[in-house]
Amino acid sequence: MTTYDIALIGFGGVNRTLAELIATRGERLRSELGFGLRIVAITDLRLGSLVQPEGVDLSVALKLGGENETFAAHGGSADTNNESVIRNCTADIICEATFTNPDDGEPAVSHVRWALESGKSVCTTNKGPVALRGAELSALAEQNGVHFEFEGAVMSGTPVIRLAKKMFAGLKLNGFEGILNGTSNYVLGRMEAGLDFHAAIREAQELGYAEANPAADIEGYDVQLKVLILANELLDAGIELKDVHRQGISTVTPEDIRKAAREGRRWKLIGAAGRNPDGSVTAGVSPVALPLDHGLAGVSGATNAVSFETDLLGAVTISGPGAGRVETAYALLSDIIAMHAARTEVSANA
Ligand SMILES: NC(=O)C1=CN([C@@H]2O[C@H](COP(=O)(O)OP(=O)(O)OC[C@H]3O[C@@H](n4cnc5c(N)ncnc54)[C@H](O)[C@@H]3O)[C@@H](O)[C@H]2O)C=CC1
Ligand SMILES: N[C@@H](CC=O)C(=O)O
Repeated sequence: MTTYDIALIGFGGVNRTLAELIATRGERLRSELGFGLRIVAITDLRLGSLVQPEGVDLSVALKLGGENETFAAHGGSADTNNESVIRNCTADIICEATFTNPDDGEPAVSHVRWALESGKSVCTTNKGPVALRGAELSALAEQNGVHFEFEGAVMSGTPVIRLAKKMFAGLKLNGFEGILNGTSNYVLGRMEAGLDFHAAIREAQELGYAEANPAADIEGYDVQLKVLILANELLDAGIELKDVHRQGISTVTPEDIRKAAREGRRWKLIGAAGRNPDGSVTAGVSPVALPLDHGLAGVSGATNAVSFETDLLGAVTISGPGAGRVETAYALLSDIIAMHAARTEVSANA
C-alpha cells in the first residue's frame, strides 16, 4: 500500500489539526482510502524545524507550543530553514498553511515554488500563492509532473473549486455571488445580536476563523483574494488583484444594522464577479443590506455560500463551512485524496 510522506509548513491551527487527523484517523484512512500518511518534516516560525524521515513523533510535536519552546530540544532546530527543509526533505507532499499575505503572497509563493521545483506536490489553504501566482504555479507543477491543489483557499473544506470544475463541465458560468468570509459573516451576525464589534472579532479569533491580522477579514482583503481565485479558476477571467474592487465591513455601524433590521434587511459582505457582454469580467467585494428573502440573507455564522449563475441550470448554490481549523484541515486531506485519485487513474491507464 502507498504511504505518502508529508511535510507541514506552518504548524498553526490548520496544519496542527491535519496532524491530529492523521494521528487519530490514520488507520481508518488507510483502510477506506487505500493509502497511508506519514509526517516527516514540520517547520514553523515560532517552533523552528524538525525533519525525521522515519516519521515525526506526533505525540511530542502536538504538545509543543509553550513560550520559548522550539524543536531544538527535540532533535530539530530553532530556525525554520524553510528552503532547505522543503527542497531536501523526503516528503512527497508539502502542506503549506502559513499566514496569507494579501500583498504579494510571500513567503508562501516561494515555499510552493521550492516544493514544485524539487518534484514535490503541494496542497495549500493559503490564498496568497493561489490568488496572486496561481497560473504560474500550476504551470510549474505541470512541468515537474506533480500536483498543486488548493481546495481550502475558498470556503475551507466545503468543495467548491474542484466540484465546479468537474460538475459544471458543459455549462457556461456567467458569474457568481457569495458570502466568502466566515469571520466577517460571524461578526455581522454577533453585532446583529447586540455584541460590540471588537468583542465579536475576538470571538472569531478564538474560534479559529480569523486571519493572523483580522483586518484582512474585516476590510475585505480575504474576500478579494477569494473572488480573484474563483474568477480566474472558474470564469477564466484573466484578472488581477487590482481589478477586484474592495470594500470591507468596518464602515457598517450598529445603527446601520438596526436600521436594516427594521426595514427587513440584513448586512452581508458579498463577493461577486460577472461576465460582461464583451466577455470581460467585473469583480468586487462590498457590504450589501440584502432583503431577508434573498438566498444569501439566511447564511449565518462562519457558514459561507456561493451562488453560480449558469446558462442551462440558472443559479446553483453551494453552501457549507467557510472557516474553522477542522474544516480547513479537511480541505488539505481532500487535496491529498484528489492527488491519490489522479495518480491511481494514471497508473490504471498506463
Ligand atoms: N483557519 C481557517 O479557518 C482558514 C485558514 N485558511 C488559511 O490557512 C492558512 C493557515 O491558517 P491557520 O492555521 O488558521 O493560521 P495560524 O495563524 O493558526 O497558523 C499559521 C502558522 O504558520 C506559521 N508561519 C507563519 N509564517 C511562517 C513561515 N514563514 N514559515 C513557517 N511557519 C510560518 C505561524 O507561526 C503559525 O503557527 C492561512 O493562510 C489562512 O489564511 C484558509 C481557510 C480557512
Ligand atoms: N479568515 C478566513 C478563513 C478562511 O479563509 C475566514 O474567516 O473566512
